[in-house]
Amino acid sequence: MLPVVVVHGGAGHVPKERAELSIAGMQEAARLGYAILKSGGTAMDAVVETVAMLENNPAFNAGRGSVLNLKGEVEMDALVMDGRTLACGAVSAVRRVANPIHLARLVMDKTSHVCLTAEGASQFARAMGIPEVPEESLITDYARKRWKDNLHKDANPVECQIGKMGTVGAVAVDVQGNIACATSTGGMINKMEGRVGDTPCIGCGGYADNQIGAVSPTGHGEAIMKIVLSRLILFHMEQGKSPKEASDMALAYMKERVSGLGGVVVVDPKGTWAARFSSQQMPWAAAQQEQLHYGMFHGEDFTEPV
Ligand SMILES: NC(=O)C[C@H](N)C(=O)O
Repeated sequence: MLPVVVVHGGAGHVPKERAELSIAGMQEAARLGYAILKSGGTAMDAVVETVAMLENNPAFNAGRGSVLNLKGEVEMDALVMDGRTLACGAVSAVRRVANPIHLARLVMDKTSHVCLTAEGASQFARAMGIPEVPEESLITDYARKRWKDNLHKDANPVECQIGKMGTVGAVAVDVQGNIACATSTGGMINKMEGRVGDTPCIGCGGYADNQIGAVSPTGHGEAIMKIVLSRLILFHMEQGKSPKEASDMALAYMKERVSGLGGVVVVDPKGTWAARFSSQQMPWAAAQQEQLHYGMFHGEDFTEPV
């Protein structure tokens, strides 16, 4: 059953004209993660590089393609976690970097901290030699249009976002049995400047523990934070539930308790995986035993050779 990698491209509703791009992006990312794992790479390398590929893909709300804050600017959040040591790294409200996930990994590897935010994160990026990119290079026409559409006084940006979320994430188990997760996002449309979502918060926007499994979520960040979604799923798995059962229980709880919609990708140490969501759609893909699985609507699990 090992190795395995599972990726998601955000819970929500994918507009028809973007569906093919989203699925193609998922397949490409899962193939990259699987190739890294098959050549002996670590779960951490696999999740970070798949997420970086998705950050570079303008079809998703992460890196290039991020949604804009109220002022029309890009502020991004990202997190990585290593299930072997529970080492983790995150950045929040970071600006002008192409790959926040690389910066999150550097926070884990090169500092004694777990999360760096805003200007401090940018200073750290400069110190690590990560080039600053022009903000414009991260902004797509689509993101700008959605920002403008949601500036009207009767707009409902949360509703619009539940429409089309697009955060990206990955979980993986490598041939050594090590587990990792990574999540990256531009956040919620027209969020207040400085808003920090679930993504960089350990236990909310991701968690990985070799003894239990790993989760990368997507959805309404404020709801995810209220119920600490990722760790809640792993708690259910510690109590003997499968990744699928644990995900469904936690997503149902989030819907009932705080009216939050979302989705997750999950693995356990044996390589059992799940891609589950309470939103209308969530593009996802998984690669295991030379098979690529993928889907976007409830009940879908298409397969083809990797
Ligand atoms: N698209 C998302 O999944 C949004 C992300 N969870 C956030 O609230 O920042």
